[in-house]
Amino acid sequence: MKIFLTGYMGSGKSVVGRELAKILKYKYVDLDDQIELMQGKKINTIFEERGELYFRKLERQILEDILAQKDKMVISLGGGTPCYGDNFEIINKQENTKTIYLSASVAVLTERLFHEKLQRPVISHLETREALEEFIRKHLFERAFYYNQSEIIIKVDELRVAEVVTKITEKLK
Ligand SMILES: Nc1ncnc2c1ncn2[C@@H]1O[C@H](COP(=O)(O)OP(=O)(O)O)[C@@H](O)[C@H]1O
Ligand SMILES: O=C(O)C1=C[C@@H](OP(=O)(O)O)[C@@H](O)[C@H](O)C1
Ligand SMILES: [Mg+2]
Repeated sequence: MKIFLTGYMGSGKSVVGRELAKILKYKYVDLDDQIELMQGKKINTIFEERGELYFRKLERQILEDILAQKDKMVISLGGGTPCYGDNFEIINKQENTKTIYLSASVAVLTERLFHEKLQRPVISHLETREALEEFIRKHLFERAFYYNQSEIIIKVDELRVAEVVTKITEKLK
């Protein structure tokens, strides 16, 4: 089985994915890490040098590579992955996949991302907490349409990472 984690930046896809893979003894892939590895460059640098569209093409390529593999895997997608082109459709078309939306509130996302926005080119220009919150509110509203197409939805605001992992393993039974 391939388990795909979806959700907005800061929802915990990367940290939860890594722990979930350990517990399930599945291979772990973070789509952003794969892109950085393949390009030998940070996501920030790719955005700066080549722009977002180029990044989205790389993201799509890596997604296709992952889908072609046979291993049992946990895959942490990027926050934008399910929202571009037919990325979500090609995931859902494959047999034996599960999509899981880590759903976090605007307040929680703002709090987490304010300290980590410099690693994320989509939000790094937003200087104040208020500007970041306003951006997330609108952006999440647009993107939630895609995230909500995931088969399992976990509300993560009140949960620690280990608790999110436990919830997922329970829902997978
Ligand atoms: N359930 C949680 N409780 C507390 N902090 C969390 C939780 N999930 C993620 N975080 C923290 O939020 C930040 C973003 O997590 P990350 O896994 O990088 O998110 P994503 O990959 O979805 O952008 C990290 O600092 C991470 O440690
Ligand atoms: O939401 C987005 O458009 C993005 C999310 C990032 O991943 P995380 O969701 O893991 O932060 C990364 O793919 C890139 O910076 C773009
Ligand atoms: Mg991530």
